Amino acid sequence: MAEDSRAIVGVVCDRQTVDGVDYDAVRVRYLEALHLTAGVVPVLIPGGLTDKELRTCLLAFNGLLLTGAASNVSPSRYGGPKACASTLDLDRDRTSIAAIETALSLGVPLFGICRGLQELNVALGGTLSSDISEGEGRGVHVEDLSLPRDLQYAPSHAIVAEGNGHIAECIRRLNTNSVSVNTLHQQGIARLADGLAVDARSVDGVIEAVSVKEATTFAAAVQWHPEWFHVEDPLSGEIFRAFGEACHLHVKRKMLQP
Ligand SMILES: N[C@@H](CCC(=O)NCCCC(=O)O)C(=O)O
Repeated sequence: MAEDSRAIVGVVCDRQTVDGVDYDAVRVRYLEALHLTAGVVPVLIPGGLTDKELRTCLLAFNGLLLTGAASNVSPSRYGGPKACASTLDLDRDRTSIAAIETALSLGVPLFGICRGLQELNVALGGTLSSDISEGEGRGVHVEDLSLPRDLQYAPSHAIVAEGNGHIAECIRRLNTNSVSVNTLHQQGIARLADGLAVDARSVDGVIEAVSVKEATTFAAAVQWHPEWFHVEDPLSGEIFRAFGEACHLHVKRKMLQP
């Protein structure tokens, strides 16, 4: 029987403590979007792995997903102001930054969502704003927690595609240059890393999507949450299918290697 050549995609976990017990966890919606729309097999990457062990994982995997999370990237990673420990997830930071560097060096497809976009920017030398609403003319980008979850993840502001990166291409495949996306973040890109190109901005100037300039495969991230309506929303489907195709191409390329 032919080996199942479906791509395996590693998903970096959040470290959470519930009733004094530590968990490594990922929201199911991210895993469903990978499995059902990208058509790949998601596996969880726990915290605490050494860089060498992460490399072993990424040599075996065909893609990397960096999910959103309520926690923030530690400002110590980019020279930002000291933050309250309760808002941080240092295990996640360490694993994500190392996994990003390794995936890019190995040419493993990479997709970041919300916190994942912020991690990608920091991993490549960029900085973050701790509260993007403080910027001149900036709108509100945090979710309304008083709303039901589906309404928190409903489209809420327009973004406009720019450049020729993976996400900009997905937007233009919808025969448009502008779409409405959801928004559930307080932080955002302050200084864009040199190795990143902007794929989309919100109308108030927030960088909403980026692509890695020198990447030879899908290596991109978005500030919004395409996983939530990955079935219903056309752009979400385009992005996850494009990521899945890149992961399956990676499988084929590895099969052809001597
Ligand atoms: N904490 C950062 C990133 C925000 C983010 O990833 N939100 C996702 C919330 C839902 C989830 O946990 O998946 C910021 O505030 O900018």
